[in-house]
Amino acid sequence: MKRHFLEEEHAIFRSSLRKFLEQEAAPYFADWEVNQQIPRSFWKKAGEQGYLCSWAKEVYGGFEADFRYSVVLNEEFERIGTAMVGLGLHNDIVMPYIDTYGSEEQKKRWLPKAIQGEIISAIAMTEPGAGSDLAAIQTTAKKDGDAYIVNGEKTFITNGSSADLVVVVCKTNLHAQPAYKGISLLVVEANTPGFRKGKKLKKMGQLANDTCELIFEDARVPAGNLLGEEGKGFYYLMEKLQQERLLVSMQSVAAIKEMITITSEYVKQRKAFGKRISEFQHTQFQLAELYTEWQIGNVFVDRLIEQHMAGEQIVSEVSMAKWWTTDLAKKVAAICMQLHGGYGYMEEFEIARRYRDVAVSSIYAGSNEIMKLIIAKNMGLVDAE
Ligand SMILES: Cc1cc2nc3c(=O)[nH]c(=O)nc-3n(C[C@H](O)[C@H](O)[C@H](O)COP(=O)(O)OP(=O)(O)OC[C@H]3O[C@@H](n4cnc5c(N)ncnc54)[C@H](O)[C@@H]3O)c2cc1C
Repeated sequence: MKRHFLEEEHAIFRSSLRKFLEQEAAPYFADWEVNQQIPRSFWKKAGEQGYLCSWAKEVYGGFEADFRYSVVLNEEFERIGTAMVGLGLHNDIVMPYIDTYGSEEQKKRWLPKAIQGEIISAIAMTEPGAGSDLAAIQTTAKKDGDAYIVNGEKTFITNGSSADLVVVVCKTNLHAQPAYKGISLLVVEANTPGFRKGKKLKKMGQLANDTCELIFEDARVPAGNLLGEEGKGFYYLMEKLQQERLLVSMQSVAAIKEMITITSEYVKQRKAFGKRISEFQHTQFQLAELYTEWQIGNVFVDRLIEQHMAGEQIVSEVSMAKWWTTDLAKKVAAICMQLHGGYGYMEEFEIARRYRDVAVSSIYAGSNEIMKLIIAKNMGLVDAE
């Protein structure tokens, strides 16, 4: 089905990006999984080619590329592997906070380096004791002269060990009622005294995506690193989560397509009982059903991309897309693995990695249960607190 919102220029961009990723990412991906990290040299190459924060204004070194370029970038990263989500997070989740809420001085300081791949960024919301319930975070930032003194611990932070810059969600007012009104966003740089990174966490999937704990012990962060206004952090997060959840939906749709493609190729080659696996009607019906569901998801997400680009508030709709596409990705992974038989369980076959990688998509970026709560709230089913 033709995707009408994408134009010739985006197709040209996709083809050169795909070539770049086939040369610079695909051959090294297995090593990155072993090292649990995408090397900085790759980030720099991506930066040189204009694949980092390409939406940024020219004055900072960007191309002022529209959101459709981000769509292409995230789909092509996903084609290589879900573990490349860290690049999408840097491009379309973390640095947009700096761009939207940062002062001119902050933008000049961080955006050019983020575009060149010299700065890798992360966002730290989750804590050992608070994930879904963001307002319950315990990390504090107390004003002390020209600095904030930050104390607390964050966990599961994507790009955590690579990060040079972390947007940290913290409480600047412990007495605020309701609690979320005391939340602020502080940019903490890697060399800040009192800030250290924990070991890379051992995950079941997305192995090349580096994930770690961050520890703040009387970390002294210059007051000038506050993003926007004190106490507005929760509102900023709510504004930006629409794009984050849309990205995860796009990534899931792209992963589903990949899994159907590799499985279709496999079943056409593998034989049992003197027939190709693809000749069994059961196989045909299963893949036909999944292909139909992929197309339904694709059309819905494309529609949301257009609405998002038009600046519409589609919080409920992106929540629907996020839970539905990530659940679908998990179902597709399970069926596609089954169609591979025992080989599907072997690491040499891509479906094994995809199966492990998509599992977390229903948990991060707001769990699917939280997505359904948002939808139910907007349907008027939940009493206002
Ligand atoms: C690989 C990976 C990468 C991540 N990257 C980042 C990152 O870069 N930055 C960051 O800040 N965080 C990151 N996270 C954290 C992620 O966003 C959280 O894990 C997620 O928000 C869920 O929080 P939790 O793990 O504390 O689960 P909990 O909040 O403890 O939830 C446990 C279960 O209870 C359910 N639940 C909770 N509340 C409700 C409710 N009200 N109604 C019904 N069910 C409910 C949840 O849906 C879930 O099923 C990452 C996580 C992973 C695994």
